[in-house]
Amino acid sequence: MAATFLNHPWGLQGSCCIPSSRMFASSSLRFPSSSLSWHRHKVRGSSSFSDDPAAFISDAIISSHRHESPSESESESTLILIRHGESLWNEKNLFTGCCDVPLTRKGVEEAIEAGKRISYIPIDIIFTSVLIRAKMTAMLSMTQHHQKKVPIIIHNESEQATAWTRIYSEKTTKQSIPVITAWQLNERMYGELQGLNKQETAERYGKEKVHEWRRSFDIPPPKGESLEMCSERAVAYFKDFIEPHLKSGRHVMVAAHGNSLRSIIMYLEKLTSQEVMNLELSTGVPLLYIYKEGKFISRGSPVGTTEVGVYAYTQSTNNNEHD
Ligand SMILES: O=C(O)[C@@H](CO)OP(=O)(O)O
Repeated sequence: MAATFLNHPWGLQGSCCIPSSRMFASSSLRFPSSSLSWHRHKVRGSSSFSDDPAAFISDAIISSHRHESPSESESESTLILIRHGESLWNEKNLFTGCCDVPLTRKGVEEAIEAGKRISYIPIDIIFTSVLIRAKMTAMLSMTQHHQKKVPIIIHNESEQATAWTRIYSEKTTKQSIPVITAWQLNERMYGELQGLNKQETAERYGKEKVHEWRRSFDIPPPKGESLEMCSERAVAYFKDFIEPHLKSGRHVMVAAHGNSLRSIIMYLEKLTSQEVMNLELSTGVPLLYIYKEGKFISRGSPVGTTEVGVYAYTQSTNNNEHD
């Protein structure tokens, strides 16, 4: 499907093709049984559109899809959430928060393994935090994707950035997936705990107090963000700039952090502040949701391409096979 990007921040020339959401958005999403199988992931629960890059992309993509987007009632779309792979401070057991540290070799391997597990799940647009561990995880995972498209980080933080990152090839653009970075998806800011060792901090302040700072909903660490405060930015961003893509049948991946994703999953699965205390996300494990008629259906974590297994599908009124 040809689509024209109006004022696209890449400065796209001519038209650009984006997989029509119709390719997957029948009344059921089916994946080849050889491509993945599922186990229920043990964790049950797990701004204005004018100047935000995501909105800019949303405007451009939505306007290009408008004439083909299935009606909301028909479209289903996939949402993949993935916490970054192990970071160097995870390995040292340090509170990280908004400090910008890279992945370990194990974290790189986790990201690549995650990519194998989601390789057959459609992805039209990717969102990450601005922190390198999330961006690395997104980019590394996409090296394994069967679409073989190139994820390209959008730079329109200034007019010069937009101009200097312009793509002048329609063919190249067809083979790319926009990656939007947003500080709102950053890890919760851990305040005066950032850089401290978690074990030493627990010995100094007591296990209960540290567990409260780490996992409660509304108790912030010293001069840091509570999960509630983190949620006020992360969930607001999700609703304003990510959900519109899902509503229009586009398939989204979000690569972010343990706590910013806990706050988003709390919203998706309507968890209580008590339930979210028990929500833990492993590094580099992708979680899949199906978005249909404004609802999110948790599909657990795709196990990967090595095992045959049941299809991942929602109730279907027709039996179209999708390859
Ligand atoms: O240190 C952090 O930023 C987070 C995630 O690694 O730690 P915790 O899981 O303790 O919230």
